[in-house]
Amino acid sequence: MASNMSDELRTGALVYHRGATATGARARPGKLEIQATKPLGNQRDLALAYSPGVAAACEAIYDDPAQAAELTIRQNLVAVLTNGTAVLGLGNIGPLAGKPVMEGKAVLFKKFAGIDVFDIEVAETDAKRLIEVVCALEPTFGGINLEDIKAPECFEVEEACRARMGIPVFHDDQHGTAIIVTAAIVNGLELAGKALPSVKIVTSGAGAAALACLNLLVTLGAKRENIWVTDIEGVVFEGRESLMDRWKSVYAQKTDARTLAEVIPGADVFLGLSAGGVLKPAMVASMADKPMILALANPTPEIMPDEARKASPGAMICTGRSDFPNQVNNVLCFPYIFRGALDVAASEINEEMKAAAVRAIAALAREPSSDVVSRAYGGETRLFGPDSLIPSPFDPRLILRIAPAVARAAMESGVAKRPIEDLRAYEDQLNRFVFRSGFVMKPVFTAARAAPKRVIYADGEDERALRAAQVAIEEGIAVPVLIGRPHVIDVRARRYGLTFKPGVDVEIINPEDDKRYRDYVALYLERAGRRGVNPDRARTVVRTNTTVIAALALQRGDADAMICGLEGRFRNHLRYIDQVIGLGPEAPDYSTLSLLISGRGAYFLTDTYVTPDPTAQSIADCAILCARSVERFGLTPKIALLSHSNFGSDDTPSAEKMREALAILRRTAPGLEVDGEMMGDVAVTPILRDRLLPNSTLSGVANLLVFPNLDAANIATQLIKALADALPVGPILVGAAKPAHILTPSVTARGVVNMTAVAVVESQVAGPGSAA
Ligand SMILES: NC(=O)C1=CN([C@@H]2O[C@H](COP(=O)(O)OP(=O)(O)OC[C@H]3O[C@@H](n4cnc5c(N)ncnc54)[C@H](OP(=O)(O)O)[C@@H]3O)[C@@H](O)[C@H]2O)C=CC1
Ligand SMILES: CC(=O)C(=O)O
Ligand SMILES: [Mg+2]
Repeated sequence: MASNMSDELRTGALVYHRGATATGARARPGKLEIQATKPLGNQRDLALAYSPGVAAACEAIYDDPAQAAELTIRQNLVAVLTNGTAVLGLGNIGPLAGKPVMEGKAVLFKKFAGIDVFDIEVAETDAKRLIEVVCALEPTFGGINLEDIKAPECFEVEEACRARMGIPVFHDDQHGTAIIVTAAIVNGLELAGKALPSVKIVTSGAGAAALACLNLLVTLGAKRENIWVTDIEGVVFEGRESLMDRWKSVYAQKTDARTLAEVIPGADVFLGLSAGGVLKPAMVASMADKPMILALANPTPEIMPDEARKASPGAMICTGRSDFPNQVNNVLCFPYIFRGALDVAASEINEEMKAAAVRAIAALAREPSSDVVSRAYGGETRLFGPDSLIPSPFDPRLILRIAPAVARAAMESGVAKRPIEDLRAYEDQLNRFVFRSGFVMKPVFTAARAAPKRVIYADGEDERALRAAQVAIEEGIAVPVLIGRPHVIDVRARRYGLTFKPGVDVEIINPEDDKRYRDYVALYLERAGRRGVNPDRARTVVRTNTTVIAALALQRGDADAMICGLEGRFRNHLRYIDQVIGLGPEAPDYSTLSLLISGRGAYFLTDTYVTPDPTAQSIADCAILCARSVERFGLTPKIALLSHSNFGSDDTPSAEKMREALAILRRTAPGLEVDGEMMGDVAVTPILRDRLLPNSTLSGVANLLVFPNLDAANIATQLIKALADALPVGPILVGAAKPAHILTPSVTARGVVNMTAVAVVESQVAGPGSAA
């Protein structure tokens, strides 16, 4: 079995799933683990968590079952349950092979909406027995998300489980898909100036997803007589006997037409929820003016967007994939509809809640970007239109709009067992979740993609640089320039299955033979001739030192940003960057900012690599420049000046230094949200700060942590990275006149890609001569 994807993506996906920890320790296969949320460190904890204390919780639930929501994980726990009979468009591959998809859905539930999931793969194809299995799981879960169970069994299973269970049972492929498809169609028809009751809709697919979409469209006004359904047997017509069921026959037409090609002429909407490649360009050409083409089979759509566009230039085209505009995928719905349903302890997800989700998604696509969102998307303003019919899956407002709308609909329709009294407070709570959720790199990538720049990799022969170059091209974030010998790059790129074309989508600078050599030597002498570099030395360095070559290329304007440091010592690289690029006009010195993305949020730490024992003035200068860097991530910097002392509780020289740094910042940068000196836990734990430092001017969790010296900053970074398995990004070099970054030998290819995006965004905003 081999679905349609590049070898590079296939290999990457297998490596991703096999996995390795950040510290290179034993691989942890799969995408999930269970984590304890309560301490279990001593005899008493054990007595509370387990016998005898746990009996108190059991008895409380026995006396009042509603207590399960207070004493167990149940109210935030959803089953993603499949029998593997319709896994994506891969078909009946069975429950075991379907497990990666279910683990994937679990990750999406957690990351997008903070919902915990047990993925449950059941070896049972008989609908009646499957119903028994699902219903027996009710004590464990707050909700059931049925996934990838084929039609028609899925209808019977969902109907029966909904009727028998007191918790929401939601077949994602039916209703999650129907909600997002309907939102896209509502918006698309409005743009085309058409109305739902009069449009002709033709489907390919008469399974779980297709029929649920049609049912919801009919509820909202589509006319049954305008709907034509086709499946693997062709048109669903009155009297057809093979592969028919009572759900499909609702849409049987009285007709002699038998094929998709016969019924598609004049259609306003093509709804593909079947298999790759079934819609042909000639069929698209026969559709009505300004048609909507929803080619939603995964991973290969019914028609590729470029083919559809060629056949009908005015068409609005949607796919289920993330690599084209208009991703119509149920991921835009299921995390948030469950969030709203669980938060009011809804007994079901009813039609009102689904309609509320449709309205919220459709309306969100039309919303102008708010300041915060536009900043979070790197200043990009997404405008409602044919290529933006629905929000992007990373739009942070999805949870903010859909979950409250669903919760409100549940309350108004009387299925909420625990209504929310203060919806405003609920929205605030969701807002906090969004900014904790770690999608911190997303706005940087979006901004980079809007105006890609040339990024030069000094270690252009290194596997990580080569892989990063491939990803940078595929993601459209940068035009890579590799320093290295062309034949070595070529052999290695082929060995790693990379497809970029040297000279076409990447430029190569060969240190052994490049026509710019003399110019580079001259420039090096100009920049470093008075810093101990003589002509002989300059000729040798420019032929052998790739960091210098990268810096010269950047200085000359042959690249917009540089990345080095995959080998060698930080300080050596910094010396060369300083010689060639130098400090920006507003930067008294260099410093580094290391970003750590953990399950608890994103934290920037400084100065992690440069100045061993900075002065108070230097700390204040560094904080100001680092705050600007943090803003590029769409975040408002909240700066904590860290110490072993809390607001004067100790008078050591380093505590005094941090107090002095605060005084300088208050004077020179009054707009910054900053406070100190304070201890690390106080900085990141607002409750503790409220108790210990009630007068602090810092609000919420500090995200820019400024350390008194290099040892403290570097040690803290390495410890957090290793112990919290945090994803490191950086170090980000702050202070250089142009975007130049020195990574560390432990960086991964993904780390290089992340820094490529950061460097591109810096080069977009760095005016001539400004500090990057
Ligand atoms: N973008 C999104 O969010 C979503 C996309 N999907 C995609 O939709 C597709 C169907 O999923 P689902 O409804 O759950 O699965 P089902 O198995 O329930 O339905 C599949 C349907 O497609 C039909 N079909 C299969 N192959 C062809 C073909 N070559 N030509 C015409 N019809 C065909 C089947 O016909 P028959 O029954 O006669 O065999 C059946 O009607 C998958 O590709 C899936 O990835 C699904 C959910 C969400
Ligand atoms: C997206 C999804 O659920 C599917 O393709 O099955
Ligand atoms: Mg699915």
